[in-house]
Amino acid sequence: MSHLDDLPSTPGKYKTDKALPYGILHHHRYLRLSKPTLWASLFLALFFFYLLLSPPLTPSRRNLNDSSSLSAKYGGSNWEKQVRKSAHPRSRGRLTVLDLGAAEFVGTHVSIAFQRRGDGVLGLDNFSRYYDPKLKRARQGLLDRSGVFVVEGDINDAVLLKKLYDIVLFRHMMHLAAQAGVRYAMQNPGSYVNRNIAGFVNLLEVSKGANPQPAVVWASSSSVYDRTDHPASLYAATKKAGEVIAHTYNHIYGLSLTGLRFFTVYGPWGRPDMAYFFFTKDILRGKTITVFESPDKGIVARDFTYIDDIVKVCLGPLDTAEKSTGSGGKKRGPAMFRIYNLGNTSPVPVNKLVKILEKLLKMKAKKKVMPLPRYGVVEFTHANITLAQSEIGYKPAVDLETGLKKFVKWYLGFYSGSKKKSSW
Ligand SMILES: O=C(O)[C@H]1O[C@H](OP(=O)(O)OP(=O)(O)OC[C@H]2O[C@@H](n3ccc(=O)[nH]c3=O)[C@H](O)[C@@H]2O)[C@H](O)[C@@H](O)[C@H]1O
Repeated sequence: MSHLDDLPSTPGKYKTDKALPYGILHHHRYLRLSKPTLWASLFLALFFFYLLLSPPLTPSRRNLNDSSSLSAKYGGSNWEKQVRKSAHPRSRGRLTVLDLGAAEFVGTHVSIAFQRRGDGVLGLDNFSRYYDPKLKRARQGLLDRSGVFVVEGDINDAVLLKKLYDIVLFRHMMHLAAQAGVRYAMQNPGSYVNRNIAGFVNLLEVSKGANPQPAVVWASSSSVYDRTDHPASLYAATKKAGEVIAHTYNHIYGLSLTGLRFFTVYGPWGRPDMAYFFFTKDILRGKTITVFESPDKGIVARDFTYIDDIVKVCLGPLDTAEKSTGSGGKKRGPAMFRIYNLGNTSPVPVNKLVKILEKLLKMKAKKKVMPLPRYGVVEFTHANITLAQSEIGYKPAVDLETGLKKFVKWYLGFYSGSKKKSSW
């Protein structure tokens, strides 16, 4: 499909040289046949040379104020129709939500939950290759069957985001399109800066300029919790930066913003880069898993939070979000700014996680115990959810064993190629 902006804005218009002073024309008349042709040829040669050498234009080169028209995978009247249809609420008073990162783990669950209660939801995802894209495509299939259309695009693509706002007046944006994972930040730090900082600023810029401005809810992380000025990993640092940047957009432009600090969210359709997921895979294959322990041989534990508890609470922040107060980039009054911790409030040692998996899989894990690596893994997480309980009615209800049981059931069905219908 071709990009909608590919057409020149005013085809056929050109400037004449009538306005040039006579002296200049006269002085250069004799050059018309030689020098201009020479310069034009030289310019063209340089231009083609530049095209040959320059890397292909990727969405990340199209952020912030870049409004150049470039080819992309979106556009056309059929595409616009799909965008409108997906974003259209099914009943009066329902929301119109743009869900960024819709083919991601939390994004898929949340999009379907919004869609089921009648909200209009349009997804956007760049289908990055951070982990097996087949899983993301399978999630896209689920979304498709639920009536949620996913636009293939990147949060750094300001042209695309503006185009979407032109087509639909989104009142709400759910941003779950971050670069996740604590370990991968050591291998590809640029990806964290590109998505969690540049991409976030890009979508805030577009949102601030929209009229009306949407209320934005975005995923922060437990990694920011408690260690605000001393993040333990680059991932945590970019998430912390996100919270600080969000505050400035709230303060300067009146954007209504709500940050959700997720605590190690797990469940069916989860992320293969997370320990519960690849432990399951490795135990089943008889491969050794590495279990971390703290330097003083103390326990390493996580406040593992089941996806259904997160999905329920993700609806609340959008329902309770006050409108942004600005429009077209101008603030008209103070706007809402909130940050919530969303954990299960009962940390479980990683050793216990392994024991539960062994029981559910009916297989003994081959374990290697290693000291915590120095790339920024913290020993313990435990959420204080008082604010989320009182303001958005957060009530986590699923314990780790119950949640893992559902995950393992899904995992076995999904990877054995079972035709059995999932619980959706
Ligand atoms: O709450 C968050 O904000 C983050 O949660 C998640 O990070 P973590 O809590 O670190 O989860 P995860 O990697 O599954 O490790 C779980 C446990 O297994 C231990 N662990 C891990 C790997 C290993 O090989 N061995 C091991 O013992 C490890 O020490 C840890 O104790 C998300 O990945 C992250 O994107 C972000 O969303």
